[in-house]
Amino acid sequence: MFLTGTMRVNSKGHLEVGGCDTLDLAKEFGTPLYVMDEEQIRKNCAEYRDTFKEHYPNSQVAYAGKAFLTKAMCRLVDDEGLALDVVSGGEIHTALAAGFPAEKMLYHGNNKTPEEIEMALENGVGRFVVDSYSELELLNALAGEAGKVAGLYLRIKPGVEAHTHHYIQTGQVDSKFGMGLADGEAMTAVKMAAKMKHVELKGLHCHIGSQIFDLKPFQMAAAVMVDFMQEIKKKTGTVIGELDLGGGFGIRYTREDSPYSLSGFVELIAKTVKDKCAEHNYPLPKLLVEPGRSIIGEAGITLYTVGSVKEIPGVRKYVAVDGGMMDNLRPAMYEAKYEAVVANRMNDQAEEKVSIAGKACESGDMLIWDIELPKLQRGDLMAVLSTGAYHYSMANNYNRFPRPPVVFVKDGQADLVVARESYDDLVQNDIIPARMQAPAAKKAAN
Ligand SMILES: Cc1ncc(COP(=O)(O)O)c(C=O)c1O
Ligand SMILES: N[C@@H](CCCC[NH3+])C(=O)O
Repeated sequence: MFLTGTMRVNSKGHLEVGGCDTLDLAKEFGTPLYVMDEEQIRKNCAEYRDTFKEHYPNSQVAYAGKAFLTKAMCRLVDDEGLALDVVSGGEIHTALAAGFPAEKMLYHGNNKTPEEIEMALENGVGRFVVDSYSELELLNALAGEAGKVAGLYLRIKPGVEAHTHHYIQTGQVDSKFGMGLADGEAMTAVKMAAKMKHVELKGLHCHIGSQIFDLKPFQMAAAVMVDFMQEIKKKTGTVIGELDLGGGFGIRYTREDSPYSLSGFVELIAKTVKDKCAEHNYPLPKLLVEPGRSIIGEAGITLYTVGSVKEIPGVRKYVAVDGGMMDNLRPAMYEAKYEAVVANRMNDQAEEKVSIAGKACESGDMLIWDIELPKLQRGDLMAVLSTGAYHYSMANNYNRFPRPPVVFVKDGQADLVVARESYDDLVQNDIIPARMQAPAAKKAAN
């Protein structure tokens, strides 16, 4: 087992996070429950921010909100001096509702709607990361109507293939994201932008994928981007002032994962850009990165209560918990692997191999295949580790299960930052047309 941040085994043999006994958390908030270690999140933000400042003073770390975004998280991110990568009207709305400054938002997405762009322009979102010619034209037109000049980044496909699940690779030529280099698409976009009145080309952006351990693709992408900046300068005279290298740094989900140190990664990126700029005698751009998973991923755990235990002799033992693919889509989408612990019996030895099943109506709803754990029984509290990123943010209501709450824990205090959905929440947007009213409901309405 590996425990990170403030996680530890307390004197009762229980898992503790942020000074809170997980059994108390489960009692107070119920399960399934997302628990986030605030100290660990803040430490990761500070490590990114401070290592960049040390090695590349003109830099900005933007937290990628898609990994986990709530109003409290927006406050934390602002507090820690990070900017924010947003990808939808909903994320912009969340950040604005938390008082996050719009000018520190970078707006991504491969198909922003006119309404979303208008909303972003109206609220003064700082940078629009444009993904295609058609979006460039749309942004210019809408900014013109709004009487504004939009701060523009162009999303470039650096042509680098990162070793990660193919669903989360994005830097390669055959990707729905960004504009190609080799085929001249990106250069054409630069020239188009130069002629437009309502956008100002502030920078370039790339993002090669997510959950990447190998540092080479990051280095290659950084080098390719600076080379492209030099090509732009040569062909058009334009000097690009900002370079955003996206996110993607991998984290530990199981003991087999061994990510490079965060500070080592930051240092390397900073050095690569500096060296490349020196080679071209290019003025150092402002440097940005957009980490999501590596800020929040290992800081989160999900608590579940064990329910049915089913042994198929000679085949497998299934242990079902009270959540599943509704709160963790990653095993079903990417065959993602996890570690789990028995939070109420942390000192017990592993005794048997079991598979942890969710409770959704899908055979594929398995959280963990074949894990060695102490003998589990109904009522045990299980904690799945490293569930801070892309869990709450990808949670869904399949089978009409309400989404779990989220608590932030720190120094023995637990604060609810997202309340548990209720059954009433599930039906609040449902409408029964008048012609379908059940007799009882009709009566009540009269
Ligand atoms: C454009 C962009 N930036 C940043 C991120 C964050 O990536 P990660 O959570 O892997 O750091 C993503 C997600 O992959 C992304 O698409
Ligand atoms: N949701 C994915 C990563 C996608 C990143 C967003 N571009 C995951 O859980 O790993």
